Amino acid sequence: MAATDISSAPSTSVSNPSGTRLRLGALTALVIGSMVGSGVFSLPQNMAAGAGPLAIIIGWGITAVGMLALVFVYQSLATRKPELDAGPYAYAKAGFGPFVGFNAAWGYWISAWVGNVSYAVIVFSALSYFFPAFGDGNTWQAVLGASVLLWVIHFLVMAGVRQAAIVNMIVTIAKIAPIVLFIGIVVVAFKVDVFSADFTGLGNASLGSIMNQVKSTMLVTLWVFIGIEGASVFSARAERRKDIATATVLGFFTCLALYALVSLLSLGIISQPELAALKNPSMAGVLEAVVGPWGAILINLALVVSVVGAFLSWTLLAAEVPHVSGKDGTMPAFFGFENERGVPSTSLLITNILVQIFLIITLFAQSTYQALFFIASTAILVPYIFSGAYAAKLAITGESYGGGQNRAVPMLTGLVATIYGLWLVYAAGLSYLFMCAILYAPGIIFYVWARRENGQRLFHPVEAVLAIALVAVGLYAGYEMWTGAVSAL
Ligand SMILES: NC(=[NH2+])NCCC[C@H](N)C(=O)O
Repeated sequence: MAATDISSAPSTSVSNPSGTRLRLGALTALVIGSMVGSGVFSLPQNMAAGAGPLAIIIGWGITAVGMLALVFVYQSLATRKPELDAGPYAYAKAGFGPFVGFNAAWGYWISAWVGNVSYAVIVFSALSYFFPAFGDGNTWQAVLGASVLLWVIHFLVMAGVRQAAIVNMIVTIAKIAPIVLFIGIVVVAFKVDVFSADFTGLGNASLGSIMNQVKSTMLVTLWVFIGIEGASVFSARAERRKDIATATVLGFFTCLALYALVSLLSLGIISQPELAALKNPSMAGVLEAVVGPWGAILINLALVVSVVGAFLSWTLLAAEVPHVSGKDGTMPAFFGFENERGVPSTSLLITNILVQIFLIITLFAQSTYQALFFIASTAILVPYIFSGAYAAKLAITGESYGGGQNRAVPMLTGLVATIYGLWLVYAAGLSYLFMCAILYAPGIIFYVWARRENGQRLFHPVEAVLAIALVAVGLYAGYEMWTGAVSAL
């Protein structure tokens, strides 16, 4: 189980003591629960910040195609290469060699822990509704509170706490019910004239072309689906194995519907420029505009429950990535250490120290929740792109395919997922790519460390070129950020 945990979304760590096998409905709930964390609660503002209704619709369309392709990639890889159960990075490694594999693991890890920093920030931004001193989650009071939350979670995990299935179920209901209620209320209050006042967004010159507007939504829509890559791990708990594929697709479309409705219906309550100025979690402000303060209270509380649950799950997962890859030689062996309780304590400690450092940077840089999750979304593209490319490669070469087996569909989904990932690299924009280069480049030290430990050749020629390029871009990016020419925080 440990090895499979890595590819998993949060709820993998859910224990299932009764051992009962899950049916389609429960599996779908697990899939949804593993995706929904903080993202949905800020969708109204995050999507409207740079786009009008038309571009938002197009944005969800592109995401639907790209993410669904990725879902199929992971499903096909899980059946084609069941032995590669360590998740996204294992596919990247099998397909494109150890250096790319390492970077996929490193990037998945960065995404996981930077995402946790954003979680800490948004929890306190929500709590500021009750205690204004927390501001946007980046005041000193908020960072202090976030640090306490971080280390409480740390010690819970050290004590061997896992999310119990029952707790997970309650958290899932507590976060989904308010979202459904939100949609129900906002549908009724929806005003077509508000929604269609500036349908193309072209009336607001600051938004730019439709293309620009669509690009601005891409990291937001990616963020809310992160976690879906882990769904295949739930197969161990399925009553019928084939249910898991159905549950993943059902969970995907349910989330897509919830997300698209939350972002689009909000535009029929509050106009785009006003939505763009709303405080996050912005679902709170939208509901408050319709029903008054209890709406904001409900959403802010739902966010806290949802994100604290996701924070715990993603802490387990973030520690699991270097732990598993430390054990299989992808990362230095010390990451693989486990204490007597079987907790990957070294990996957990390093991960949370990094979260703590970033929280302090957040305070000084006045970083926003959005800047942080943009970094987390950008960082995950490396494992996603190479998983897609690996699935395409298998289908093209025919490796692991029997004679009469259909290769066209997996080839297509692999390619679509890869292209979606590359498009996102483009859409992410320079500042987030630079930030990622700064976070990826130091990984090379740990790669070399691990290779030495195992007496393996450091770089093949192509890998050496990649490594040099990464260091060069990292240094240049560091310089640009230092001088303040570019800023991502
Ligand atoms: N801590 C993380 N890295 N979380 C990633 C998952 C994000 C999740 N889809 C959300 O909306 O919250």
